[in-house]
Amino acid sequence: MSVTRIEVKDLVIRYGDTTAVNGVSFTVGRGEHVTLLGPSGCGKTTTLRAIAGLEQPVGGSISIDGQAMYDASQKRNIPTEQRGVSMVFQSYAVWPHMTVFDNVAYGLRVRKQNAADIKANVERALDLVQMRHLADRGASKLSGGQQQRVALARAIAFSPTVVLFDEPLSNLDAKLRAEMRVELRELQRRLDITSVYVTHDQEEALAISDRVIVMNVGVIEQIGTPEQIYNRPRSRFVADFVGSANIIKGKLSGDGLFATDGGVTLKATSAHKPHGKESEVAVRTAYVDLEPRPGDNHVPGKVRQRLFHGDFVQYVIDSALGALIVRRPPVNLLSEGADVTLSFSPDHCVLLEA
Ligand SMILES: Nc1ncnc2c1ncn2[C@@H]1O[C@H](COP(=O)(O)OP(=O)(O)OP(=O)(O)O)[C@@H](O)[C@H]1O
Repeated sequence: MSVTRIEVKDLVIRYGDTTAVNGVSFTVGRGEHVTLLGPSGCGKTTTLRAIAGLEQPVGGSISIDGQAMYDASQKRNIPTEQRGVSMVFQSYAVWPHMTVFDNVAYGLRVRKQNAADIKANVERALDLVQMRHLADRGASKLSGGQQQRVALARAIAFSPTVVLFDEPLSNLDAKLRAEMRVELRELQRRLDITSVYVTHDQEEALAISDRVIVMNVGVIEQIGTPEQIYNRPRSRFVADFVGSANIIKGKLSGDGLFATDGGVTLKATSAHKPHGKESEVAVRTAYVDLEPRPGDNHVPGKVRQRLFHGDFVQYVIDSALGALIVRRPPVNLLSEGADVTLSFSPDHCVLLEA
């Protein structure tokens, strides 16, 4: 287990009558990349800003490397500039009238580093984001992706222990976002930084994180690796918000057995210890086959609709489980009206917490 770098405990933040963050606790290990994921207004940005010291919580504590940065019980609140954290925002906030070099050097000059150190640190940071060849260019003459790289270089130039990212890719077009995700992931591996990243984009969260924290209305719904969150959603909220899933209603009818309202008994699994009140299972649209596989749950069905998306084909299948959405690779296309067998592993039929 890695050494804990950030520990957030029972954090509570209010704006007037609104409780934006309501008892949030998690840890981030040294060198780990954790993403706070959730819909607009769930409290993820507020949590991130509190780690940076930009929000004033009313309860709980935040520590970095074992040092209390905020502690409600001790009335302790260390100012942002003494926390060793750096932030990358959604709006790249590069200064257009300055060169790339000066943008990256800015924070180092504020920290009163000498000229030789500034030069070395700026060049190292620009090398990391592959922008050194553009050091003398005015920042206004850069593309969106390049500006975002400068913002990133600026954030890492003073070797912070923690980098906080607030939706840093959301102003980029879809293709560039996908490229920047790959770059960010690589950069995380190359640098010994710990990062906390905020996004409402579930694909992005899954792609770039060691662990994902799914938030909803000020509380944490689930913490896990991207695979755990995708394969074993605990709640309907997580199953719906991350990836795409069919939700099937019914009730537990025995150990690992789920009797659906449509009269089919399915073998199921769970991320939690079932307590008997579970009334829904989630089945990912990507995990359903349309021909029988040994050991699977099997239910006869008929293709109602086929939508060709290019990278995948989406079918709507009428069955005793209701109308199920199924996504298959775009080969061996089935016609509307075809008889099929819905087939999914008990491992991919996940009981949701009541
Ligand atoms: N400065 C503020 N004054 C009053 N209420 C605020 C303020 N900032 C945030 N809130 C409220 O706190 C809650 C959480 O906001 P927060 O910005 O943390 O959510 P978020 O999950 O990051 O959403 P988004 O993705 O839209 O930024 C919301 O209900 C929001 O309206």
